Amino acid sequence: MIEFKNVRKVYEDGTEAIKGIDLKIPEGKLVALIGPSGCGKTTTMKMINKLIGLTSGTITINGRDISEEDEVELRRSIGYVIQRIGLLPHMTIEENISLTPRLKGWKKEKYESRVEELMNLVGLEPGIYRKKYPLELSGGQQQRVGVIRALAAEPPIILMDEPFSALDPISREQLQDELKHIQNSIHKTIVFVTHDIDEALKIADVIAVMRDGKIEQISTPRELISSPANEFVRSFIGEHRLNVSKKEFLVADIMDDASIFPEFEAAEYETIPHDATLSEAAGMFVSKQPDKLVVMKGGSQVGSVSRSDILKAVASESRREAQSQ
Ligand SMILES: Nc1ncnc2c1ncn2[C@@H]1O[C@H](COP(=O)(O)OP(=O)(O)OP(=O)(O)O)[C@@H](O)[C@H]1O
Repeated sequence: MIEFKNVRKVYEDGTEAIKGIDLKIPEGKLVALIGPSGCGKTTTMKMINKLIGLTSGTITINGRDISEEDEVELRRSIGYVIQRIGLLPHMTIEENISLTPRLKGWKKEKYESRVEELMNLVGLEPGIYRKKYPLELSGGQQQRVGVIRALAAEPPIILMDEPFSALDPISREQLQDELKHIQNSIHKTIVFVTHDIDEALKIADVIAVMRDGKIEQISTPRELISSPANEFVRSFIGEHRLNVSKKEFLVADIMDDASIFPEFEAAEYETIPHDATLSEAAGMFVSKQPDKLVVMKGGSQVGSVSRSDILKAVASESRREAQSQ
């Protein structure tokens, strides 16, 4: 567990970037730090691996104060992925991925098999890509290498700073899915900075919403949607809604008269009973985590909708209900 206690950061020019935050990041969870530009997400994250020092307060990892840890050792024990991942251009993909394991003195056999395992995990065929150089890969492929490079030495903690934001929407969605898949199988503690509420809702176990150097709310995606702590959080979620009228229509359909074809009973689809209430529907989406819902009406498919869109539509429906009461 990573724990912040009353942490403040004042930069040398006097900017008070972090204004006394308390934050507990449980082991094995993916926690998203989200908020508008300049609210302090990156500063918060970089204090964990001491890329940025704190002005006051403490950060502990499993009870040990990081101020007493050696910086180099600390950074080797924490994976780090950034936007436009800094792969070393003169090293092959294999050399890039195995960098930290080699620095840690792993035997060749061990790191080679680790590289192969990780490349397979994100769909990069080792036989084709291991000897290539970063510039011979697409942006999405390079970012995959960045993610698995951070995983290579099996760090218990991984920090990710907007790792997918430079990618096209398709690669981005794929990598979000892959990260979720990886996280479901290896349960690392991941701190993920994003300003994209859709991304946070899709991948995070816990979301911390930040504003102006403070944390406004820490909760599960479901709680965030159903019980925003204040107007700021509510509008932050709301501002990022897409195409809500269509989704509201689809949700209304689900509540009204929806059935799912039996052949869609594969894991990625989920059925919602006709008589489910809005909050039950939201609960099912969060607990079962289907990637997609197929909405049926009168025996034909009227659409399909992603988990985060459903959650947002449910939230806006709940708000409308609350306003009309
Ligand atoms: N090296 C620095 N010196 C002075 N001020 C800084 C420095 N780095 C960041 N800041 C300021 O600290 C505040 C928080 O910055 P930070 O980069 O943590 O925000 P962020 O939420 O990650 O923003 P973004 O989403 O735009 O990346 C901002 O007001 C920023 O201008």
